[in-house]
Amino acid sequence: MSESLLPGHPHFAYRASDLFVEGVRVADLARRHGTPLFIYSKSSMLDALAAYQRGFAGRKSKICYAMKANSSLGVLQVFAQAGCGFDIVSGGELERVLAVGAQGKDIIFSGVGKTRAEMKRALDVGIGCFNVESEAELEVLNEVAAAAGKVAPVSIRVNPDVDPKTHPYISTGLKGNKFGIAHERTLAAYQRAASRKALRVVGIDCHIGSQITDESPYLDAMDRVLDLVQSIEAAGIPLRHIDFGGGLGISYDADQPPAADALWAKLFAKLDARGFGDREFMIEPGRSLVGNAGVCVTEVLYLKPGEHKNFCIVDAAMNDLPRPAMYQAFHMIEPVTRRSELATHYDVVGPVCESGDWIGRDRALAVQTGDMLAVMSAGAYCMSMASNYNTRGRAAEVLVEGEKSWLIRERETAADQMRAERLPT
Ligand SMILES: Cc1ncc(COP(=O)(O)O)c(C=O)c1O
Ligand SMILES: N[C@@H](CCCC[NH3+])C(=O)O
Repeated sequence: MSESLLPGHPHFAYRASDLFVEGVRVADLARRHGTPLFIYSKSSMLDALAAYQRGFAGRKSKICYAMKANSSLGVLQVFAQAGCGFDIVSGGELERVLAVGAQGKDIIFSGVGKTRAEMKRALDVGIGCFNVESEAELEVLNEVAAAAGKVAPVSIRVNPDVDPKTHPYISTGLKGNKFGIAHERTLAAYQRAASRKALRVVGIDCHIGSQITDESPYLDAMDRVLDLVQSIEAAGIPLRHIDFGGGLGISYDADQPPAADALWAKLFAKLDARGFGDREFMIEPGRSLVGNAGVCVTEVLYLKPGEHKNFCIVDAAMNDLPRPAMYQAFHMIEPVTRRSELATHYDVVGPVCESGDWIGRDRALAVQTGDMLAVMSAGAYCMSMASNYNTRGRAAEVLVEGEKSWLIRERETAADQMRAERLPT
């Protein structure tokens, strides 16, 4: 049977006119589980992880999956079983990752607003490192750890003030962003941390943004971080690891993320040249591990021709796929079963009562009511950002490997949504 691959989406291919994920026909899964339905390829996730592991071969390194990209338990289990660490940003994420068997020591805790309760729980499970984002947080962490009779392992997240050249909402390493401690204040913050009895400095951390498709911001950030490593160590504070964050982009359309192997080689050359090649190199990738491993399958409910535009109204919406509404993001939209008729241009929109509820604009599609469409690159920042707006239930999720598939999340019902609510009496 003829097979045509979808560029940038390993393990997704058309066999004749049908879209397959690994060895499974997408239409069969959608019929069995209903739509909207997220489908993930396990092999695609493991391949993406293997690409990082290859790039780091022979180095002391640790890959901590940034689970905010997709925190579904079935996805977390894939990375836990593959030996990954995890980057978390909330107590909720901590509980999820513990639920799939991750060890505290393999978890790093990022985020600008950790609460005392979150810090205490993280200390109780023996967290690997707190990535601290302000001087005030250092003091609170010191108090919480002292009160618990523990010593908190810390890195300070540095804001290197480099422009990652991505969407402003997902840029994090510029002076005007809320993240990290300013480059100029970092040494003083390390001296403060080193002087606190209940803190133990273990590393340095930096994350400049997400969906980065240019290598130069990474190279600039590394220079700035290594300048700091030098001055911190010269002040008598040794650093065991250098955490370089995540952010590597994926191909949504014509985006060309940097060739990862070449990028790592350049970054490692900088580490070696400055004499820091023996430090553990840590990263926190999210999107690049799961983004192109997932699709969201949606059914065409109505075709609505118009004077100015034609609308293709589907059963997925901005509550399932928030990226177009939030960042004007582009996702490819492909038919689950190809038709031979001529295509018409449509705006693909959902049922939510907002004009911002669109999934794709001006797309050429040969579709009829009842057809199914696959919204591509939906593995990252879709399900994890899904909401119940318009009292829509979260979609179901399926994980596929080879010929096998597992329902990893049931479709959420209205009863599920109302469970935590109470009527005043
Ligand atoms: C601290 C931190 N680490 C890692 C990530 C993961 O980024 P990405 O999914 O772009 O790899 C993010 C998100 O931008 C983040 O804020
Ligand atoms: N939610 C963003 C990425 C945020 C990265 C987290 N700091 C997106 O969908 O592109």
